[in-house]
Amino acid sequence: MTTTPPTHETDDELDSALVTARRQLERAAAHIDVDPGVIERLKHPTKVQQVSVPLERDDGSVEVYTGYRAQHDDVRGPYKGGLRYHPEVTAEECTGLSMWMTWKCAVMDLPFGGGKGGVAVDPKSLSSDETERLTRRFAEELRDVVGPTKDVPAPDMGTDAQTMAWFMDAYSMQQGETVPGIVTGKPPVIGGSYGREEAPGRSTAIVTREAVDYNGRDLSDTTVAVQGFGSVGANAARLLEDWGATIVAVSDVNGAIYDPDGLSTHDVPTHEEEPEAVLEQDAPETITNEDVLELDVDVLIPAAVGNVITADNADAIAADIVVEGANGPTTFAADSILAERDVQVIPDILANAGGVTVSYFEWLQDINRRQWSLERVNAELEEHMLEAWNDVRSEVEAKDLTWRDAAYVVALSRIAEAKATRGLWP
Ligand SMILES: NC(=O)C1=CN([C@@H]2O[C@H](COP(=O)(O)OP(=O)(O)OC[C@H]3O[C@@H](n4cnc5c(N)ncnc54)[C@H](OP(=O)(O)O)[C@@H]3O)[C@@H](O)[C@H]2O)C=CC1
Ligand SMILES: O=C(O)CCC(=O)C(=O)O
Repeated sequence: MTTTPPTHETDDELDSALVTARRQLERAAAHIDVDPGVIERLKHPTKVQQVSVPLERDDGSVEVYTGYRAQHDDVRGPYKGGLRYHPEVTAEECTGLSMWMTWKCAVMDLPFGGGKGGVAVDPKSLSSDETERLTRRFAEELRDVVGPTKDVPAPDMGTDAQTMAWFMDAYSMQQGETVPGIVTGKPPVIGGSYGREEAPGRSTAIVTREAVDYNGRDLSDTTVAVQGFGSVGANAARLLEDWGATIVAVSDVNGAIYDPDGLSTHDVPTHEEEPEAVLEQDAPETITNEDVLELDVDVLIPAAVGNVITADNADAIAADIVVEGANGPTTFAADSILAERDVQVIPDILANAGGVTVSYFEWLQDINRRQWSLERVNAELEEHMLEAWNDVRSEVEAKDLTWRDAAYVVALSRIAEAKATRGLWP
């Protein structure tokens, strides 16, 4: 049923997030009547800030790390997106990820644009004190580019609520007043939202449920494999298990545990509870991260790193539905192969958008000095996800598009209309 033009490039050298984001943009633009000048503009970020982040290690030695903040587009509102601590963070990666944030916020119809940043560091190599010093210094270096109505960071891979608390404290000290709205994903005790930590996993679970239902099936008859057992993967796996699905495999960086009869995912420690502990759990079998992707399951959820489904393994993906919990897990070439094979890929910009959606709720709570209950957050998230799902589904059905192209069409229409209305373009 999908009509994406086949493009069978190989992934010999995997594209960066930026190259993939630009190619996806060009492909989707062919399905919508948008000023080509707007598309050209959207291929480029507004600004990419690079900073040096010196850190005094616990042993007294000094290391200098490189940090970035990419700001892609803010026509619909302040730049919004996470901060990642990972050795492979680069300006180019942050820029691609910031483009995806622009589309993600627009698909969800949130009043935000797209940003993303991070530090090129292995967070597992730092003590908690070192991570705090690094974060405070990074916040200091970014002081001129971020702000509660300018650019609002949040957690991503390798960062968490505590990282956001340190960032908020450092920024507040610079400003001479407490500024909760400078970041989202903070602990609730300092203005964070209940449900934010779980939200990208919850939205991944919600769209999985909707995709299964769309295919005329029921979660109780559905097998699922999840790559990555962090904030996104663990919460998605646990919710889907609670809702009746059989989770046959979960993995961390070292590999996966597999039980064809279903795992008890609440008994497996998450990345936050105990990193690299998945393989230590009781299970009939352990398999590799590559094997997880090729398991014969109904739904595959890649929820760890980018570029894991490539031209090399796309033909071996046995799942009927791939739900992208991670950002950018499918290369451009693999996407075309999956589309030709009628594997439905529910894109990252819809699937994991619960994170930024609850960040928006948090931002509203901070501005209004209110705190919503967990029940309210989850109810509003469910409502927003269903609205976005239905908007995207309408484009899939009306134009016979893949789910990714349809999500781009929804996002681009809103962004282009905002640009035309504000008169910023041409
Ligand atoms: N956190 C958020 O709010 C959001 C995150 N995302 C995206 O979701 C993805 C995961 O983020 P998040 O859950 O926050 O990250 P976390 O740091 O919480 O967890 C990452 C998980 O992936 C595992 N992992 C790391 N590298 C690999 C690898 N090469 N192969 C397999 N597993 C690996 C880690 O294992 P180990 O425990 O062994 O280190 C860990 O279980 C990223 O793409 C991120 O951009 C998207 C939306 C929101
Ligand atoms: O909550 C946010 O602001 C952004 C989360 C994020 O970085 C993402 O969705 O990829």
